[in-house]
Amino acid sequence: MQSQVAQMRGFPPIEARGLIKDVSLRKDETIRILHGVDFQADWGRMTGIVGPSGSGKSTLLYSLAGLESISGGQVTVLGERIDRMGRAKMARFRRAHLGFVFQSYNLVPTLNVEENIALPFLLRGRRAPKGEIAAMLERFGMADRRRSDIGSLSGGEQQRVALARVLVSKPDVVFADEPTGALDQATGRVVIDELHRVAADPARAVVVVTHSEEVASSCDRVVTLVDGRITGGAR
Ligand SMILES: Nc1ncnc2c1ncn2[C@@H]1O[C@H](COP(=O)(O)OP(=O)(O)OP(=O)(O)O)[C@@H](O)[C@H]1O
Repeated sequence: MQSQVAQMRGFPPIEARGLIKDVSLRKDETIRILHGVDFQADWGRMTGIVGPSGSGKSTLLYSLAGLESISGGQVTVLGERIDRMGRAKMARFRRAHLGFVFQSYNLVPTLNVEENIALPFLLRGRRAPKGEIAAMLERFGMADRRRSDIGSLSGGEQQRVALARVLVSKPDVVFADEPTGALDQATGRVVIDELHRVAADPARAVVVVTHSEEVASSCDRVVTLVDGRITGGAR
């Protein structure tokens, strides 16, 4: 396992140095969203990224996950410089090692709940772990929805299906952007508990962007981003 190899070598799961992200608004107008951010996640821990709206939290998360190109600095994930990776290698690396829980659920509307969760396995020609999928749906309070069409689910239910799909694949690193945003408090707690189960594994790591005080206070460490700069953290 790449994560175990990286851990043995003493690499953190994620490390960003001097991360800069610029975006072009018009022809000759560029704005800087991330101003040389240094960030590190740790093995077996859940790291929170908090800060005001528009401070660059999602941009940082996407950059750490290799979903956004960066304008300067470096990002190392599981010991690999992802900012230097070509597109195809990055896509393979993501599929093999990284999981994303984002607001856009990316569920397939023509498949039911169970089929959506099984899809990543089927795409890799592997058998889906039916027992694990059933157990996770049970914990998420969705056992009775397993054959439901995606379109018949509420936003919060779809979010749980998307999370279940990520978690059953057991990625080494899980990135979550507002994972409780569409959920009531009780369901949000279940989701956060699941992310903590991932982070409890010393060979895995979780990074979560959140506006929720409750989620932030449950993290092992929290960094604060203001205007594209880390202003606090190291808890
Ligand atoms: N592609 C882009 N083009 C122009 N501006 C962008 C782009 N991506 C992000 N921004 C701007 O960069 C800033 C940071 O955005 P980002 O979504 O990372 O913030 P955030 O802290 O996650 O905000 P929120 O908490 O509201 O989700 C915002 O002002 C946003 O409008």
